[in-house]
Amino acid sequence: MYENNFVSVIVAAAGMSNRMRSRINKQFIFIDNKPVLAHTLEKFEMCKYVDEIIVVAKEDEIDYCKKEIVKKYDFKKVSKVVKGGKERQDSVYNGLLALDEKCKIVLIHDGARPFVKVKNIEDGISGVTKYGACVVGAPVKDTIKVVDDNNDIKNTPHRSQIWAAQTPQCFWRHIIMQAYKAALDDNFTGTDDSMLVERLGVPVKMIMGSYENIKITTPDDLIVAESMLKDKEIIFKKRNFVFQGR
Ligand SMILES: Nc1ccn([C@@H]2O[C@H](COP(=O)(O)OP(=O)(O)OP(=O)(O)O)[C@@H](O)[C@H]2O)c(=O)n1
Ligand SMILES: C[C@](O)(CO)[C@H](O)COP(=O)(O)O
Repeated sequence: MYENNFVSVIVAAAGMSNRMRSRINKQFIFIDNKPVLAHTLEKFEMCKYVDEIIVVAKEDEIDYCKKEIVKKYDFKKVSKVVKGGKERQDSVYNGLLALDEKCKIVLIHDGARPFVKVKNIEDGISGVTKYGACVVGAPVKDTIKVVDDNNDIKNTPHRSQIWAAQTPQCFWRHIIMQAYKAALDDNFTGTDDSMLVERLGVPVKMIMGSYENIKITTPDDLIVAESMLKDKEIIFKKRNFVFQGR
């Protein structure tokens, strides 16, 4: 099904990690004896439909990334490590400019989401062939409030219509290129890739991801991350839940 569609993945890892308040890039923090970014790349390396992975890193971390992540963990599908930009969107754009000429399908993923499952990646690729553009996400569990600048609640959207967008966000190459170029022309900055496509009026499908696919953002996420890696199998078995593996 995907054989004729060369699949490229852009992994954005060039952020400042401000909310993590750590001295090092959060993607280089070790969880369960491996850097976060290595956990992330491993999932894409494992997916047989992925042809190339482009890592976007801060300029002064490119060499570290190549040596301590790509070479050390022997990621064969990583074709390039390119430099990032000021905003996530600038970093992803640099990744888009570095795509292999054979690329047809583009998946964009946060380096800080190490718990993506191979199934989410496969569903994303399949989603592109069905819908043209899709985003992995999950229905929110909390009730969401829209507030104004004074924190006065303005409205409460119906929860059944609210999903949290995760990554990968997946597109035909020509669609995402057009969206990024239009955003650049219009000086528009979005908080995810899908927003850039949505504003062109192109339909984007939300597909079910997993509640485990968290973005490591603040220090408490590390506690969740560590425990998910270490204890999940034990916790699930103890309660007779089905453990589907990492
Ligand atoms: N200029 C940027 C900003 C973000 N990212 C990447 O985009 C992903 C999602 O961003 P976020 O979690 O917000 O990371 P940071 O921007 O590093 O976090 P913070 O806002 O706390 O500094 C991360 O994997 C991050 O490395 C990037 O490649 N280039
Ligand atoms: C792309 C993203 O991970 C989807 O949830 C998110 O929007 C990134 O936002 P951030 O501001 O860079 O954390």
